[in-house]
Amino acid sequence: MGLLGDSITIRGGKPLIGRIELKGAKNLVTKAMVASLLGETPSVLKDVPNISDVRIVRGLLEVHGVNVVEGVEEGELIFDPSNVESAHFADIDAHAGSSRIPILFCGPLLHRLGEAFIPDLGGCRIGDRPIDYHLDVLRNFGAVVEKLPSGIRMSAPNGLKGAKLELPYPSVGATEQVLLTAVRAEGITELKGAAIEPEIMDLINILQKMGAVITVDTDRVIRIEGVDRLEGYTHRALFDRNEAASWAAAALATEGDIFVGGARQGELLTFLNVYRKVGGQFEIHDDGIRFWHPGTPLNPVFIETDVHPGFMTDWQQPLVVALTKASGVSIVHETVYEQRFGFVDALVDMGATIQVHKDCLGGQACRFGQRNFNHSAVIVGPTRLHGADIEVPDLRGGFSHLIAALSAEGTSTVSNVGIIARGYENFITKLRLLGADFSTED
Ligand SMILES: CC(=O)N[C@H]1[C@@H](OP(=O)(O)OP(=O)(O)OC[C@H]2O[C@@H](n3ccc(=O)[nH]c3=O)[C@H](O)[C@@H]2O)O[C@H](CO)[C@@H](O)[C@@H]1O
Ligand SMILES: C=C(OP(=O)(O)O)C(=O)O
Repeated sequence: MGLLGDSITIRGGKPLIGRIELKGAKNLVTKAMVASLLGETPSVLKDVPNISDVRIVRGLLEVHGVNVVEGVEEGELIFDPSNVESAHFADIDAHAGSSRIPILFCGPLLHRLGEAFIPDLGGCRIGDRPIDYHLDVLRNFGAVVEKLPSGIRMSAPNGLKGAKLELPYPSVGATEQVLLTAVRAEGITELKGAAIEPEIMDLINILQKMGAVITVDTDRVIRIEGVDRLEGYTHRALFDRNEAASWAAAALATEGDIFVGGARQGELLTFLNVYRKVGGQFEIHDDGIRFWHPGTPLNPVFIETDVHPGFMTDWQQPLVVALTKASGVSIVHETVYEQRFGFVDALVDMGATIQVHKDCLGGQACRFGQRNFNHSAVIVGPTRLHGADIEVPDLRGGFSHLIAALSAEGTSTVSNVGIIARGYENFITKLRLLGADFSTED
């Protein structure tokens, strides 16, 4: 994608048909980049997507003295951390921008430099998104945490030591924080209540390649034996299953047929079950998955988002657009983030019938029940969406706005689309490849 104006005008009603290719997962690649800070020798990461979160993390690594260059293969980056010590700044003037990843620099920087400064975090505004688990585990490893108006300063005057830890909720980021810190901490760390998302397993693969000793038990317990030295790694990143699910939802919503190159069944098992229940068709191939609309009415479903192996929260927003076209009442109970239904206002403006509720509808009571958060949605279909002027609120909500506009009758202007580039590589080019009818500002 070239320099993109911030809005796109879409003439909807045309099915998306064709083939697109995935690269590595945003939610793995950015963490793998941070892991390169732990190695004594350079690391090579393949299938890195050209998304803005990657550019932000690359910038932060460079500020810390990591030399980052492109490799021979498209999407290959090489990270040389040998100058991190000499580039050491007490306070860096860096920005997290739209990314949440800087919080994961703590462990590696504390090991290398004995101190770290973390700027204020970005990321999607889909709830409060506190970092209390991160700070608690770091304190347990022996870090001293000082909160400043511009960010967080940390030091480890006595080094970092392995700890017995338990997360109150299987947080992805906090689990990664533990992994990236424990691998070089002195002694053994035991983490109970860990998240086990495929992107975390791939980060563990990378750390093992670097020389770490990590055991994953079946009951969300991860044990890490700290080692004195880690080497660089060479790794091809796990494909982006969230992008795959988004294009699958786009195929349903636009009555299209999309082959998602690089998608794999194993990491999408739960998504594929729901896709099938909605009536979506799919075919697993060695090099990807084909997703298409059945040509007959779609079925309503009940979905409860959850940590892995449950239905991933990042899949919910694009799929809701397809559910506006299903015949009957669908319910989505969002149990991971308390405020992830802001995007439905635009769909309602476009003619969808969606109500959001504070109650835990349909399933188990979750952490957000009785707490005044609109975290359950009731979608009544089928509805025909019509074009409107809408504004992207966040990454996945933004993608869902795009596919709502693509599936609607008439013309829509979708503004603030720059946010979508945080996690979808070349989405403008991909839309063109799939035959979408649109024009951009530039
Ligand atoms: C860059 C990245 O990988 N982002 C993903 C990651 O986000 P991220 O790692 O930020 O999400 P978490 O799994 O940490 O958050 C899950 C829940 O735990 C809460 N929590 C988390 C940390 C903390 O210190 N305190 C706390 O209360 C959060 O507010 C949220 O309600 O996992 C999410 C859940 O699969 C995905 O939606 C995001 O796409
Ligand atoms: C919530 C998401 O990302 P982040 O944690 O980077 O905001 C997402 O990828 O949908």
